[in-house]
Amino acid sequence: MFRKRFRIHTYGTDIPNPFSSFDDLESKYDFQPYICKNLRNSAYEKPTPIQMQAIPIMIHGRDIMAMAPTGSGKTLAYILPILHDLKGPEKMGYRALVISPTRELAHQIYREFKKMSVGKKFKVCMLTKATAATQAQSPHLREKFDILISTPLRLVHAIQEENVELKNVRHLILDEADKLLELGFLEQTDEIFAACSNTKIQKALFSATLPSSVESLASNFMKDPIRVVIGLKNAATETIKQRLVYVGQEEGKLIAVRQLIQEGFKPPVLIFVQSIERAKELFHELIYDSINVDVIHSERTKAQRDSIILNFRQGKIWVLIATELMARGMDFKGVNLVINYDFPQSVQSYIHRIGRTGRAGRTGDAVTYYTKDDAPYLKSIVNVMKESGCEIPDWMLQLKNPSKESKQQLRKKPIERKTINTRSTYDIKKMKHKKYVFIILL
Ligand SMILES: Nc1ncnc2c1ncn2[C@@H]1O[C@H](COP(=O)(O)OP(=O)(O)OP(=O)(O)O)[C@@H](O)[C@H]1O
Repeated sequence: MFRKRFRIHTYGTDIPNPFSSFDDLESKYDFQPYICKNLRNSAYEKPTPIQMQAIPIMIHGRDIMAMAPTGSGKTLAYILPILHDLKGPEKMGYRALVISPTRELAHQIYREFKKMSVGKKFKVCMLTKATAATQAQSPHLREKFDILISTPLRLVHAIQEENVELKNVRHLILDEADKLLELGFLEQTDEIFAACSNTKIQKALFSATLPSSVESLASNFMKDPIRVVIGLKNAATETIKQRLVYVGQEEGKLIAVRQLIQEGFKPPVLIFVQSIERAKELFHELIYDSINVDVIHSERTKAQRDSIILNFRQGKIWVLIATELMARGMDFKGVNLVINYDFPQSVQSYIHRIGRTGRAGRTGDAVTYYTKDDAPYLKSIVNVMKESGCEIPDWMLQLKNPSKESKQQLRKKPIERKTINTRSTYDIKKMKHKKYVFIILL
C-alpha cells in the first residue's frame, strides 16, 4: 500500500521495505547524528520516493538499478547510504566510487558529498588533471582518501598510469548509468569495473532513463539486483508543462525565440541545440538582443565553463545556450523554461533536457521547436507527453511512430540544418569591407 501511494515499483527478491521519514534513519537504521543534522540543515523535510526505497536497499548491501524522474533526489539516494556504511575516514584508500558522464555533474556530486559529510572528516576527491598529478607525485596521499568522483576517461587514464588504487572500493555508483553504458563510454566503464577488484563490491545504477537494452546489459555484471522504478518507466517529470511548436523552416526558430523574449520571459532559460557549431551561431545572434546570454559547450575552457555555471546559478546569465553537455544531471534549481531549439535526437535526450526545469517538485515549462524535417520523429515525443498527462491534439496522437531503424539513425547522426544566421550575406560583406578599410586606415 505504501509503495502504491508513492508509485514505487520494485522487481527482484527479498526487497527491503521502504522508509517514510528521515527520523527513521536515526531510529531504525542507526544513522550517525551528523548525517541527520546535515539533512535538517539542508531543509529536506521528507524523503522523496526514490530515497524511501533505494536507501534501505543500499543499506542491505544489495545491487540496485534505480530509475526515477529527473530532479527527484537520486543523488542523495546513494550519498546517504554510502556515508552511513563508510562510518568515518579510515585512511585505507578509496572505498566508494561515483562515475558521472560529465565533469560538471561530477563537480555537483562532489559538492553534495561535501555538504552531507560536514562534521566527519571524510576525504572526498574529485579526480581532475591536478588531483591526479598530486596523487601521482605522492602515492602515500592516495591512502588518505575515502570517496572518489570522476568522469570515465579521467579515471581510466589514472588507472593506466597507476595513479589510483581501486581494490578497496565497495560502493560503485554509475550516475546517469544508461549514458555510461552507451557505446563510446562502455569500454571505459568496463575498464573501471575491472580495476574495482573487491569481490564484495556493491554496484548501483541510477538514471531517469534506463532502456530495457541497458537493463539486460547491466544484469550481466550485477549480482541479484533489485530494480526500482518510480512512476512510469522512461517518463518525463509531471510538473513540467510541455509544448511542441511548429516553426516551418529553420529560420522560424529564431523568430520564435525572439518573439518569446519580446513578449517578456522569466529567466533563467536554457536553450538546447544539437552541436557546438550551432551553439556558437545562436550565441552570435542573441548577443545583440539586449539579454544576458552566454553559451556553454566542450570547446570552452574549463575555467570558462565553471564561471558560466556559477553565473547561471547566481542569475547573472539569463539565457544559457547549451549542447548535450548540460542535458544530464545538472541541478539548476530555478530554471523556468527549457527550449529545445533543435529537436532532440532521442527520447532519452528529450527527457533529460527538459528535466533541467521542474526539479524537486517545482513547476517548469518546456518548448520544443520542430520543422518539416523533424516531423517524422514527432510521435516519439508526443508519446512521452501523453504519458506525462499533457493535453495533446488528436492529429498528433494519430501520427505514426518512427521505425526502430530511423530512430537509431537519428541517434547516430543529427539532422543537417541550415546555419543560424539572420544577417544577410550583403550585410556580412559590408562589415568585412568596413573592417579592411579600418585596418588600412590604422
Ligand atoms: N528529500 C528531499 N527534499 C527536497 N529536496 C530534495 C530532497 N532530496 C534532494 N532534493 C533536491 O532536489 C534537487 C534534485 O536532486 P538531484 O539532482 O539529486 O536529482 P536527480 O534525481 O539526480 O535528477 P537528474 O535525473 O536530473 O540527475 C536538488 O536540488 C536536491 O537538493
